[in-house]
Amino acid sequence: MINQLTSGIELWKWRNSAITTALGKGISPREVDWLLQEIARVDKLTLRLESFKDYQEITMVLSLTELDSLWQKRLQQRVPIQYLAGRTPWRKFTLAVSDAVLIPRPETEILIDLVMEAANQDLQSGIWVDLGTGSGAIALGLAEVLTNAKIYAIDISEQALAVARTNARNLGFTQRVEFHQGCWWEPLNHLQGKISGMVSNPPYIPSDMIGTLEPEVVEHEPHLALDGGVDGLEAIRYLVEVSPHYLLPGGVWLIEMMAGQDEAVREMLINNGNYSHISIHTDLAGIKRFALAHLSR
Ligand SMILES: C[S@@+](CC[C@H](N)C(=O)[O-])C[C@H]1O[C@@H](n2cnc3c(N)ncnc32)[C@H](O)[C@@H]1O
Repeated sequence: MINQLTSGIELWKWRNSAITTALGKGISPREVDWLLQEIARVDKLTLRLESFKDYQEITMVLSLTELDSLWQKRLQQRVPIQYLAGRTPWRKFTLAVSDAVLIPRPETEILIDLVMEAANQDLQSGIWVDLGTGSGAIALGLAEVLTNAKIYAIDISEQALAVARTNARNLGFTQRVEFHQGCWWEPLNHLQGKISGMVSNPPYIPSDMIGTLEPEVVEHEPHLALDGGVDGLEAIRYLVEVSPHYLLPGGVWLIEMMAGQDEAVREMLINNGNYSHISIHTDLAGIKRFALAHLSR
């Protein structure tokens, strides 16, 4: 990485002008500081105190011109800031991301806490599965909290798996997390009846709704990660139907879903007849976003 020098006053001027343009485009001005921290490696305190304004020289990993051209991409092409930085914070991790993967969202972190509440000691040390792993966030989150578990992470996208494998390597989880390319449960045919828990954040947005999402999502995030078919429930329906073949009796079935899907998902789980202890959980905003069940014993 080549260090670039800029003067404090130049950077201060750039930051002020970037904040003004952000506000004009309805983008949070906090993104400017995030970019400066993540890409230009200017530390938080220096930014907060604006003390950098008086510095003769500031060392950055990018020149001011390069920084500005990234910012223009954010403004003009609405590229999400996490793709520009090539990484995002998620739980305790910094995860690499590219436009081959969905940017892992803060609410998805709740899945890991729900696993810890739902799984007893025996289940916690068994085999766990993250179906539709994307960046690997859930699989790596599981590996972090389930210290004796073996984790299988599946995605249909080979490009997404390349990002997930990089994250597993960077975080030191390659021994316990195995990645496989394929359609949902398919690569795990040999593990039928042996799985302690399945966690998934599947695509759940109805196809018709995708065009209405903000440009950052619709123009930059992979549609494979978003499109849940006509009613948004295609993948979830499959996961309800097929998972009983794979889970151990008492095994955990846990998914993230879209606001408003909770009743349909609860009904699917009840009608299937193989699940018990069905519960719906909310995100930090109080919206019903997670469905949890156990395979009946
Ligand atoms: C909503 S994203 C979730 C990514 C990641 N788990 C997260 O929470 O940030 C859904 C993921 O499912 C994957 N996917 C879509 N269809 C699939 C299929 N038939 N089999 C396996 N994975 C699939 C997509 O490639 C995408 O990575």
